[in-house]
Amino acid sequence: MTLPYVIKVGGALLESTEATQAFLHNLYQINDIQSVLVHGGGTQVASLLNKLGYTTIKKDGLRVSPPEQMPYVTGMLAGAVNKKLVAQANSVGLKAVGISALDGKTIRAEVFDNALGAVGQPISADSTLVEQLISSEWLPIMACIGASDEGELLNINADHVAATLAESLQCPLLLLSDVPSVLDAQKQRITEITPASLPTLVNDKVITDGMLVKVDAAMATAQKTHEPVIIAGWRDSLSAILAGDAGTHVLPE
Ligand SMILES: Nc1ncnc2c1ncn2[C@@H]1O[C@H](COP(=O)(O)OP(=O)(O)O)[C@@H](O)[C@H]1O
Ligand SMILES: CC(=O)N[C@@H](CCC(=O)OP(=O)(O)O)C(=O)O
Repeated sequence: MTLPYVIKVGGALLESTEATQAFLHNLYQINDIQSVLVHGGGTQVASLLNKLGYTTIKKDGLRVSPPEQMPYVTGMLAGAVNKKLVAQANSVGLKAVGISALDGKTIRAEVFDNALGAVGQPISADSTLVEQLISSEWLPIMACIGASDEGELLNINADHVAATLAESLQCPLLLLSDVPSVLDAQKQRITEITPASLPTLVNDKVITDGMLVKVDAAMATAQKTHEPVIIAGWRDSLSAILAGDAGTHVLPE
């Protein structure tokens, strides 16, 4: 099997049917790479929780997830968002199968920090199910709902799921967001981040919130896979991103 790409898209993409359709069509056109699509849905979760009268907050980029909210979080991420993405992928000609991080025991997770409630932290990944789907020419589309060994549902940040899966597959990772790249203090594209350049960007608070979660996950994965991890925008074409003409490369050394 050729190495797949793990591609992660954030919830902001899924707010627009047209943008999602364009991205999936682009993925269909790049038919010389196999991929696993991991998705978030933070925007959609926040909107549902707000409608239900909950106040929802993020701490260091992670959503505080009281256990009583998990049926709604799970329903949105592994239900509505995942199935809509599978339906749209199928409609552009892809052959998609919707799964979650917990299916096939793909991601093993534990509670991240009791103060965050049912937020999960991946411990390890077993990519057997994903590899079987890919070798049968299915496109796995994975929601970021995991579970603890005790069977408690956990809300895992989708960047963490994608990173852990790429480490298990030892394959390239693309984290696609609503911004075109990691931006510097002047809002210009940073083309490369290295272990040497990262601490200043963090200490100077140039990289914050969800981007900090993403860059930290990218750096850890780059070091474990010995491959650059690409952080880019879903508005750019995948071929431009893969050619290095867009996005930020997070380098292991
Ligand atoms: N240096 C930075 N460059 C780009 N985006 C940044 C930076 N620092 C913080 N951000 C914020 O991080 C966001 C991307 O993270 P996040 O919202 O979690 O994305 P996603 O939902 O795609 O995972 C951007 O929309 C931006 O508001
Ligand atoms: C623990 C945690 O923060 N979970 C995320 C899961 C969804 C996600 O990661 O969505 P994006 O990729 O769209 O940001 C959340 O509830 O927002």
